[in-house]
Amino acid sequence: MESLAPGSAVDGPVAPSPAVPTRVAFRRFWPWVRPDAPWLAVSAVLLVAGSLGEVVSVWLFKDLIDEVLVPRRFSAFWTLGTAMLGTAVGAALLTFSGGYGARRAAERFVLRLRTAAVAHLHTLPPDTLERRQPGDVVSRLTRDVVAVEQLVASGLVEGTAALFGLLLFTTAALYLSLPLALVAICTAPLFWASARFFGRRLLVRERVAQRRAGGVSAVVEESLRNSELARTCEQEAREVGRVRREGRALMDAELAAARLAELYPPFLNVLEVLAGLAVVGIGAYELERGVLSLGGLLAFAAFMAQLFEPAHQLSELAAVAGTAGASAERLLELLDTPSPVRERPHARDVRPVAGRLSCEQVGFDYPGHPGLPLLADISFDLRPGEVLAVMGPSGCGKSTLAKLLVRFLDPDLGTVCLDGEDLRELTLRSVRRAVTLLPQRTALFRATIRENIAYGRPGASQAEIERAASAADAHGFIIELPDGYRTEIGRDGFQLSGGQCRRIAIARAFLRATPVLVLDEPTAGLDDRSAEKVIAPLRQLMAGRTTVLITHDRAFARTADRILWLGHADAGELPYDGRPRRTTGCAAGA
Ligand SMILES: Nc1ncnc2c1ncn2[C@@H]1O[C@H](COP(=O)(O)OP(=O)(O)OP(=O)(O)O)[C@@H](O)[C@H]1O
Repeated sequence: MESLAPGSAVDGPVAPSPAVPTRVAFRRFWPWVRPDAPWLAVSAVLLVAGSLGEVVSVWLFKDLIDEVLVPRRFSAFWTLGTAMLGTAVGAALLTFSGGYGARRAAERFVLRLRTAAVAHLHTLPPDTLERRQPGDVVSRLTRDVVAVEQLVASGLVEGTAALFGLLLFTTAALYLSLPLALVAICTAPLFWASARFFGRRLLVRERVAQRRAGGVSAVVEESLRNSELARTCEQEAREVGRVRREGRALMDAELAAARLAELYPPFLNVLEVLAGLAVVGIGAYELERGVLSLGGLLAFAAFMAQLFEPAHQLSELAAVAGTAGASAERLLELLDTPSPVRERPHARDVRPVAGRLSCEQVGFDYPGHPGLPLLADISFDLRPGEVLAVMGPSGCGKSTLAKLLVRFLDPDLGTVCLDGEDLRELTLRSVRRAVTLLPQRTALFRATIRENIAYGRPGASQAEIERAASAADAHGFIIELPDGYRTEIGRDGFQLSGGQCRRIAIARAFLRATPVLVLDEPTAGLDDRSAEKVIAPLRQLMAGRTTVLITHDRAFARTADRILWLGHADAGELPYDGRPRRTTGCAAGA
C-alpha cells in the first residue's frame, strides 16, 4: 500500500535532524537549567552526604562484626547498633531530600523548556506547524523534552553524586585493604569501556526510535483528523495500514534499542560477579595471612556492592545520554527554525490607529517557489474605512498578501504601512491590536461558545459578548442550543454548521473591534443561503473599518471601493459584469 507522505516509503514521514554533539546540546539547554542550578548543586551535595552516610554505615558494620560477632561480646551491640541505625536514617533522609530536590529542578526545567519551545512556535508562520506535521511537533514537545531533561538536569546531579559516591567508596576501600582495592580498581576500565561501547551504539538506535515515534504521532494525528475523508473514500483500511506500518517501524526501532539497553545491565552483572570473585579470592588469601579481619573483608564486600551502584548509575547515564542526545537534536532543530518576522529592538508601540493601510511596490516569494515571483509590485493606499477587494485565480498569492498585511511574513521588497508607518518599525503587538485577520479556516477551540467569542478580548463581559454575537447574527442560534453560550464546541466547531462557525469568528472580530480588517475568503465553502447570512453581519463589521476583502464572490467584491486583481490579468480577464469603481494594481502572478 503506498503512502501519502512524501518519503515515507523510504524512511518514514519525519526527516532526521542534524546531529549535535552532547557538549553542544548541554551548552544550548543550559539557559533553561540555570535558574535552578543552585538547587541542583544543593541536591548533589545532599546526595553525596547520603553516600558518605552509607560509607559510615558500612564502617560501623565492620566494627559490629569485629567487635561484637567475632569476640561474641553482646554488650557492645547496643552502642554500635544505635549508631548504625542513626546513620542509616540520616543517610536515607539526605538521599531522599537530594533525590526530590533534583526531581523538582528537573520538572521545572521541563516546564520552562516546553513553554519556551511553544512560545517559539508561536513566532513562526502559522503554516509551519502544518508543514512540520503537528503529531511530530507534539512528540518533540512531550517525549523529547523529558528525555533531554534526563541528560541536562537530573542526569547532571545523578552523575555528580555517582562520581563522588564512587570516590568515597573507593577511598574507603583503599583504606581498608590496598591490594583488594587495587584489584577492584583494575576492573574499572572494563566498566568504562563497556559503557562507551553500549552508549554509542544506543545513541544511533535511539535516534531512529525517536524519529519513528514522531512519525507515529504525525500519522495518527493526520489520519484521525482526516477520518471523515477516509470514510468517504473508503480508505479506512489504508489509514489503519499507515498507522500500523509506522507503528511497526517504531516497534522495530524500539526493539533494536531495547536489545542493547536490556543486554547492558545483565552484562554489567557478569562483570560485577567477575570483579567480586577476584576480590573474594584475594580477600580469602589476605584473611589467611591475617592481614585483614573478617569484618574488614565483609565490609570490603559491602563497599564493593556500594561501589557498583554509582558505577552502574554512571554507565546507565551513558545510555541515557544516548536517548537524550537523539531527543536534543530533534528539539534543537525546532528551536533553531528561524522566525521570518523579528521585532526590531526600537520598534514603536502605537495606538490608537486611524486605519490607513498601504502597500508600496511590495514583492514577496517563498523560497523554492517556481516561476515568476509570487507577488510583485503590489501597491495600494486605503484611507481609513475604505474597502479593497482582492481577487484572482487560486494560488496567485491572495492569502500570502493577507499574511503580509498582519505581519506573519515580511515583504522581500517594498513596504506595508499602517498609518504611514512601515509595519517593521512597529511592535508586533501594535500591529495585532490594529489589524484583525479572519482566516480562511475558522479557528475554534475545544471550549464553550462564550470562551470562543471572548478569545477576541479576554475579560469581555457577558453583555459585550452577547452584543458581539447579535451583531454577527449568531445570538439567535446560540440561545437555541441546550446550553446556550455555555455549549461546548469541538476544535472544528463540532455541533455547528460551517456558517455558524464563521459567525462565531465574526462575533470574535466584533469584540476585537480593530480599525483594520483582513478577511480571507469569508464565504468560502458556504452555500448561497449560508453565505448571505455571513455577508450581512460582515458588512456591519466592515462599516467604518479599513478592510481588505479576499473573495471569489463577484457580487460581494462589487461592494468594495476598489478591486485589486492578482495574477496574470489582462483587460480580458476582468470581465466582471459588475463595475468595480476603480481597479487597482495588476501583479505579475504565479
Ligand atoms: N509556506 C509556504 N511555503 C511555500 N510555498 C507556499 C507557502 N504557502 C503558500 N505557498 C504557495 O504560494 C502560492 C500562493 O499561495 P496562497 O495561499 O497565497 O494562494 P491563494 O491565492 O490564497 O490561493 P487560494 O485562492 O486557493 O486560497 C501557492 O502556489 C502555494 O503553493
